[in-house]
Amino acid sequence: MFTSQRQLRQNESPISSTSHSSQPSSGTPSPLSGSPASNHSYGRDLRGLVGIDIPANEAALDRVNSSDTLYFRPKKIYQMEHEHPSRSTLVQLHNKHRPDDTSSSYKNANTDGGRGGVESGNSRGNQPLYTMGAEYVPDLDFTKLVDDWQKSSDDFYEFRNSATPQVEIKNDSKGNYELWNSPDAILGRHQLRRDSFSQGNSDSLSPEGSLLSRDLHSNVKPIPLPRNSQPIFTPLSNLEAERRSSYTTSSNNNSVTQNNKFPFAKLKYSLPIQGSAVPASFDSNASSLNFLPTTTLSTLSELQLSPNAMVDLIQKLPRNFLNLPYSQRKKVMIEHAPHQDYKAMMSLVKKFMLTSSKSNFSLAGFVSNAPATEIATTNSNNNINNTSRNQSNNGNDNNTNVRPPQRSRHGSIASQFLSSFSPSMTSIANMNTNSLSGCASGSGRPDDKGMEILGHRLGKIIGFGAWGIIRECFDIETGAGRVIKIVKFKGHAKIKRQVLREVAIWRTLKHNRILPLLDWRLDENYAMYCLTERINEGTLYDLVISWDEFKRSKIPFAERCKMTIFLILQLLSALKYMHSKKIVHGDIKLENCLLQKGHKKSEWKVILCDFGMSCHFDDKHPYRNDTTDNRINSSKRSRNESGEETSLVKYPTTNFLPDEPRNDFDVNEDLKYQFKNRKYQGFAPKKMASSSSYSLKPLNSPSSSSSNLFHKPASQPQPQHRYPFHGRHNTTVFPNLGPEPSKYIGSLPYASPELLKYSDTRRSKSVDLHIYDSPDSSQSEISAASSSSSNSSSISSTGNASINTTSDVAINSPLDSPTDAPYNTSPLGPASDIWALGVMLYTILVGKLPFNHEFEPRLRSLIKSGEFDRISLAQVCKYDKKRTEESMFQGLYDTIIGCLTIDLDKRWNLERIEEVFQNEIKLNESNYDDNDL
Ligand SMILES: Nc1ncnc2c1ncn2[C@@H]1O[C@H](COP(=O)(O)OP(=O)(O)OP(=O)(O)O)[C@@H](O)[C@H]1O
Repeated sequence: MFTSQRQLRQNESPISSTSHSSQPSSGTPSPLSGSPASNHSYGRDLRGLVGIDIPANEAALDRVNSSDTLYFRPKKIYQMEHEHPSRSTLVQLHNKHRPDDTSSSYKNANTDGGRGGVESGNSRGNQPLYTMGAEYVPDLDFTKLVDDWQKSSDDFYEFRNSATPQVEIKNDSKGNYELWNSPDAILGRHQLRRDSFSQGNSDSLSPEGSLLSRDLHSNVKPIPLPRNSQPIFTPLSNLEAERRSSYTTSSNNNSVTQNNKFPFAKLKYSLPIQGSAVPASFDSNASSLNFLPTTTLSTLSELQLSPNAMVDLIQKLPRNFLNLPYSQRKKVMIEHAPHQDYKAMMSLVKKFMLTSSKSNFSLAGFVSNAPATEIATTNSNNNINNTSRNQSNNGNDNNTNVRPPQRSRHGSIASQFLSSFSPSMTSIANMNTNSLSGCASGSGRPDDKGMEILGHRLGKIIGFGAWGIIRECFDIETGAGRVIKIVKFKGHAKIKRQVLREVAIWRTLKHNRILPLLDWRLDENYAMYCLTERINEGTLYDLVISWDEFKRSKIPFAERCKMTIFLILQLLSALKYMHSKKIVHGDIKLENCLLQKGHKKSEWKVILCDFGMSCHFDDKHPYRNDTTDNRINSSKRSRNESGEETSLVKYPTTNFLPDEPRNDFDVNEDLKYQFKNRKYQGFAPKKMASSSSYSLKPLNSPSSSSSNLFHKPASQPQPQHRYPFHGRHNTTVFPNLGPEPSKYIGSLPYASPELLKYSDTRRSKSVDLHIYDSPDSSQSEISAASSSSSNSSSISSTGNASINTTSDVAINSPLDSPTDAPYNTSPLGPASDIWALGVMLYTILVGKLPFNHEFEPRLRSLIKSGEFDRISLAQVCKYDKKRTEESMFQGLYDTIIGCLTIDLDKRWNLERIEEVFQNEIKLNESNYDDNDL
């Protein structure tokens, strides 16, 4: 249903986009700009468009009469098309307007020359529609229709906001939050007027009687565009989808997270949900990217509203608030919160009220403290009770009236609101003002705000990942701000195993461009807590969004290229280090590269995080994907064969000693030097090395270059580190984690062809054997990705345009790429990281993913074919043969092509990339003044 509506939005967006000039361009054609389909498409069976097979034997008329909500073809139009003798001539038979058609709105429409791009009418609107040169619907006055629509847009805007919100989209122009309505809400509230077509008592199809009435069209909003016309966020792979849903179900005692996260996970193509972080500052770059508050907490954060203030507000609201018409609710809200964004506030209040009914709080708390059973049985005619039932129905919750008795003690909606956050919201709220003064009550969950873990007091949630939540925290002794990643696995062995794997690897990584694992604690039956440093300025994803797509690039191409090289060189250093330790990251993507900004760009630092997909490989078995490593499993051994510390007791390394300047490897100085001081040298690429030959020496090994990345802001107390940091969790036992052979794909758009091919092989084997891989089976991957893929296309109507589809890749032949040789062992290795790096580089430069398609099997095929839009990339890199070579970033361009090479033997390796980048710096040195970096 959702997919269908999205498709409809696409089809109908012409009208919307022309009428809302303030809306960002959706890339859809204007309604009348030579698009016969702008009328005709309304009469099409949309099932075909949305990928639903239409049975060949289904009679057209049957489909017309079908109650399938996907099908909007009006019977009358259908009859006209088929019965009208001259339909095919496209000649308008009559263009009469009844007197009552000449409404005021009609006049308005024509006095401004057919605003919104409608050019079909003279001053009376009598200009024949055939001037459009298009197929038309007889008697349809399109001008009037559009004008009516425009006139009603205010109503619509109100209506949209009054219906049940499904997705919240930040309005780019206003910076406010708008609400997408659920299709059901739209259809329910504004009934499609099919009846008017069957009445047969009108010769003309007036706009009100037409299927093209404003009720249908005005209820669709132009395709939402956050900033880019193409989403660059990462859709979920099967594993991520599984992790998300598993996490959701396992964290059922975190109502805030649970109730909000799962629905969004389902809409993953439409929302940038991966690792979305609540920005530290509201005016930061990052904040503009978080246009979707995925939780009530984040909405509160966006509104800069404390939970207590929200409670106050709820207490002031009339008890029948939800039952009031939208305009009254708006009025009440503005009255009580004049300085707040009333839409966001209303959404928040409504969200809570609906959620509370789902979570057995019940709105009955408005009127009575009596037990719910009592209310349900004795007060059936009570309005409020009806409200409760309605809310219950809205939430598909049949158990609303079976509240646990203890909940009845929460007599007010306000107290319910508090309860929905944590048992001790007051102290938590106070904690926001004084991070060290907060103190949770003893009844809280161990991961609640205000609780103490690993010597730190938990603060607010600042980010979400597929696995868990990221909370800020404060060192109880020093006040130093840090972050704890909490992965709850309660009852889910798979998730527990996965997070153990993550920690087993993460703890061994000590590099100044890798997020350090300072400490961790395993709560055997509940969660893993990972203490790490806080990086404040979002991720590379945020940065790329702020730069925008290359066609509207907010920074000059040259600077974009230069910054890309500067930032990615840092990532290269981290990756080289990991690969030298025979560890593949497995989930390289923009969202996993944290950004620490300095005063100058030359101080920016990229920190690699998220090792949930990381695994070991070695040269003998380069594609071995497991962490079955006895060295890890034995916490008693302090060193492995290569002398590296693996013991928990020995951890942490001194690599992150913040107070020893001599240990600080300053990558900025390093790069500055490279940019400024090196003389031009002709670049002669070294012989291409095979990607499998990884005998790398760590660039910044801990012994040679410790780091001071995490200087605290002056306002924060400087931490006084204790070493070992805590040292109390050396008893953690990492079991034999074993390989997880079907779970190699971190993020699909970043997945390399060899990984996809391997997954195809496994899929076909599974099918052959009639064995599916369980929840992460490719089937679920497909359905999960496909179900939301239409959202991707809705966001990006130009998605396909970015793909050089010279070869139309067959979507039904998974092994149709040049890499068709079957894989029997996982190909996950350094080369896959490098492919992902290529995807990342491309996305940073162009502002769009190189491989992107709404239909997941096709996306897979595109990746496997290696086809992507090189022209856009060339434009950014100034790869223009007419220009002088010195002014281009041809090396950067070549690097991306080299990374995105299907042939593993030809794909570039990290050393070569680094070499070329260094050379690019030299080549382009003369183009910049000293302030560029
Ligand atoms: N140390 C940190 N400082 C600030 N923000 C952080 C930090 N670590 C993580 N975040 C934020 O939280 C998000 C999720 O973190 P992380 O990627 O570690 O979780 P995850 O569950 O493994 O996510 P996923 O697997 O979806 O990428 C990050 O994208 C980032 O926005």
